[in-house]
Parts: sequence; structure tokens; C-alpha cells
Amino acid sequence: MRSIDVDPLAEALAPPQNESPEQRHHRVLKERAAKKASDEIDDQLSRERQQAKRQPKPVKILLLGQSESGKSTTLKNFQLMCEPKAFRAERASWRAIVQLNVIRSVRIILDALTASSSAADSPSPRASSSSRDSHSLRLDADLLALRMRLFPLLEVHDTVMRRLASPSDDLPPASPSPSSFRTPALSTIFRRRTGKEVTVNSNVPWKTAFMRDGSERESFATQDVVDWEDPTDPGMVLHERAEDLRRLWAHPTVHAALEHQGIRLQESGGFFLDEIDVVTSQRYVPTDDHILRARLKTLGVAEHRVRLTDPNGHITREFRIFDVGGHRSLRPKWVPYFDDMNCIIFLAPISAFDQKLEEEPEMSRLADSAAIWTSIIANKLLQNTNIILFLNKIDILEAKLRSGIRFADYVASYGKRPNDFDSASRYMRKQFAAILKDSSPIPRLFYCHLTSAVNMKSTQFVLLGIKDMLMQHHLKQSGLII
Ligand SMILES: Nc1nc2c(ncn2[C@@H]2O[C@H](COP(=O)(O)OP(=O)(O)OP(=O)(O)O)[C@@H](O)[C@H]2O)c(=O)[nH]1
Ligand SMILES: [Mg+2]
Repeated sequence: MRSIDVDPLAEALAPPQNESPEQRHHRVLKERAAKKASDEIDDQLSRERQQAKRQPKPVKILLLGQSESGKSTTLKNFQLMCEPKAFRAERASWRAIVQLNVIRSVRIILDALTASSSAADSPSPRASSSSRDSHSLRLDADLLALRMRLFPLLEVHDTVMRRLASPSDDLPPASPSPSSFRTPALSTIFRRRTGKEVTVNSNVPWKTAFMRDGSERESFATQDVVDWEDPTDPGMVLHERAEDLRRLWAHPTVHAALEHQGIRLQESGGFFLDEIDVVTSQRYVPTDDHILRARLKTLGVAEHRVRLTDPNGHITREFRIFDVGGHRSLRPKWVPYFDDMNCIIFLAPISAFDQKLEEEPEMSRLADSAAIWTSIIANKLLQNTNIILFLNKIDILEAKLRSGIRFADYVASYGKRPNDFDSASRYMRKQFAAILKDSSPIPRLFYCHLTSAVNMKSTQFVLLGIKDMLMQHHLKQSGLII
């Protein structure tokens, strides 16, 4: 037999041989029902395709700016504004980040104490010439004991980080119970930890790491989101050490050591020591405000979809927000996203005028922000893209200037202008506007907002305006309104 004589498909589909009339009747009925179901699915798909064609395409927003400028915080505001329920359902994961932030603050303090006390102990002539200052940083017995008791927290940090990095992996079975933490050798601790920030790769589904299984959960609105029975929950250790944490943060030598090292912990992201009672309380669940202030450094580029729905729950519009990592080494990853965006929100943290860039200690953070702004504005790929500037962290700027830090000491061109918030912010606004005017390939409007991304109310007011503007703009582009 030639192969062409055999049709395996026809053979498979052919009715069984010796089929009785009754069997035939059943088969035909079954086939008719299957065809009806299949036609219905096809119709449904076709209706959805038509609907998708009629609906405007998703609005795409790219968040840009240096590390710690407030990109991820702006994204959180957007999510809270548009999908509050879904966002709040992730509180268990943000709780873990707040806890890691607390532990990081403790680590910075312990490092500062160690550095300052070794400087005080140093027999160098410089140390002895400033002996009064050095003496004040000698650690008393109380502080030494506190330090010993708080070291186990650093172990908790590692456990949580491992879990966030690979939420689906099983943790090592021998995770010690909170009360049985041993204190490792100090040398090991300091070799292993050097002030690294909490980072989780955007591609890892870290938010599932601390969320209770959905099938067990009864609501998103209560404490149900946290698995309170979890033996590896860092909350128990933090609760146990709450009094130590309180005493550490209240200790004058701690503040002297931080000042000695030029560290202003209160201004940095993820600072919760002023609320230690709340964040270490039993059954602590972060508020919206805590979630906005929790610091988690972004690695890579993460796409977030935010859907707007009408009162009937139908999706009316989709926003795709791209949150990038702002560290210098991550900036080359921004470029592939440039040609397809409806809007860029560029964040410049203007409170950072007196700080240096972590990745290049000679570079001022304000100069770095201005340099990225210039290159974004000048980029031909982006010449038709709406760009909105957020001069962010105005709350910190205001507090800094009020505390007496002089803007002109860091920005010489500021000259003799008054050292107050209005003058300094107006000056920076003018400088960024001038860059836009000089560097843009074609003339464009300057959209600028003074923001504090941790202030939910004011940020959401700004975002609401941007959302409406983009929707109007987008509908016009899609030809749906004139
Ligand atoms: N006080 C204050 N804190 C802010 C403001 N905006 C952001 N923060 C905090 O600053 C920290 C850094 O903000 P992020 O949003 O993580 O910064 P980012 O730009 O995403 O940084 P990368 O992910 O490293 O690129 C977080 O702890 C925020 O809560 C602000 O306007 N005021
Ligand atoms: Mg980020």
C-alpha cells in the first residue's frame, strides 16, 4: 500500500465500524453538542477581539530617575489609587520589607558604633588630639550588652532575604526558633554585612513569599493576610527585642556615633525607628503610610498593570507602568522601553542636594539627576513623548533647609538667595525648565510638580490629574474623541 492511500486523520475521525443505529444517534447528538460549544467559544473570542479593538490601547507610563528618587513609591501611589484592594492584599509582603528595613537601620547603627568606638580606641595621634570627642563615643556596658542582644536580628535578616529571593524554595529545615538564636562571632557578622540595601529582583514573585495561601484566606481587609502561625516569621523576634530596640534608638551615644559618621538615618528610605512600638507590636500589619515608606530597591525593569473599572466592575482602561532600577549599572536597561511610551514621569529627589551618589562618591546627587534629565530630554526617541517632572522629596528638603543646612554651600550658583524652601525649590524648577528648553530636539511643554511621594493624598491628587490628561490625550490619538 502506498502511503498516500492511508489518511490517519480521516481514519481517526471516522465513525466506528459496525455502529448500531442507536450508537449512531448518540454519537451525532454528542458531536452536535460539541460543535455548539465550540461555536460559542469562537463567538465569545470574536466578541472579545472586537471589544479589544474598540477599546483604547493600554496607556504606558515609564518611571525614570536615579536610585532612591521615589519611582517605586510613585508606582505604589498609583496602585493604591486605582486598585486599592489588590494592593492592600499584599500587605503581608510589605510587612516583611518594613521588618527588613528596621533590621537594616539597626545594622547601620551597630556599624557606626563599631567604627566610632574603634576610632576612639585607636592610639593614633589624631585620635588623641580630639580626645574629648573620642571619649564621648566609648561604648558603655549598657550599650555593649544591647549590641550583643541585637546581633541575632542580623541572622533574621538573612533568613528573610533568602525567602524573598526564592519564595517557592523550601527554607532550610533547621531555621532556629526565635528565642533560640545564637549570637555569632562579631568578626563573621561584620565580614558578611556591609550596609547592603534590601533588593529583590523584579522578576522574582517575591510578593507571594509572605502571603497566606489564598484558599485559606477569608478577607483582604483584616489581619488575615499574614500567616501568624509561621515559625520563621521575623515579627516574633522583633517583638521580643522591642525594648532593646527602643533603648538603642534612645541612647545618646548612638546619635553621636551616627553624627560622627555623617549618617542621617531619619532622612533615608525605610526609616521606622521612631515608630518602633508600632512596627514591633504583636500582629503588626503595615498601614498604607508604612507601605509607602518601606524601602525596597528595584533591580531590572518591572511592568505593572493597573486596571480601571466602571461601577459594574468592567475594565474600562488599562495602565501599564514600568518601574526601573535607578542605580547607574541598571540605566542601560531603560533604553529598550523608550520607543513605545505614552508618558515618562521623571523623578528628581531635590532634597539630595547635599548628598553624593552612592555608586560614584565624587558625584553630587543633584548633578546626577540634572545629567539624566538632560539626556532624557535630548533623546530623539523620546521627542514626542510627554515628560512630566516630579521634583520629589520636598518634605525632606523643607526640613533640611529649616535645620540650617545651606543650599548655597552645595550649589554655588544659588548665590545669596534666601535659604528657604520656596526660593530653593523655585530655583531648581527654573534650572530643570532651562535644561528642557535648551536640550529638547523639538519645543515641548514643561510639566512639573513639587511632590512628596510618601504623602498619599497630595501625590494621588497629582497622579489623578496626570491619569485624566493621559486618558484624554490617548483617546484623541485613538480617534475616539475629537
Ligand atoms: N520622606 C520622603 N521619602 C520618600 C519620598 N519619596 C520616596 N521616599 C522614600 O525613599 C525611599 C526610596 O524610594 P523608592 O521609591 O524606593 O526609590 P526608587 O526611585 O524606586 O529607587 P530604585 O528602586 O533604587 O531605583 C523609600 O523608602 C521611599 O519611601 C518623599 O517624597 N519623601
Ligand atoms: Mg524602585
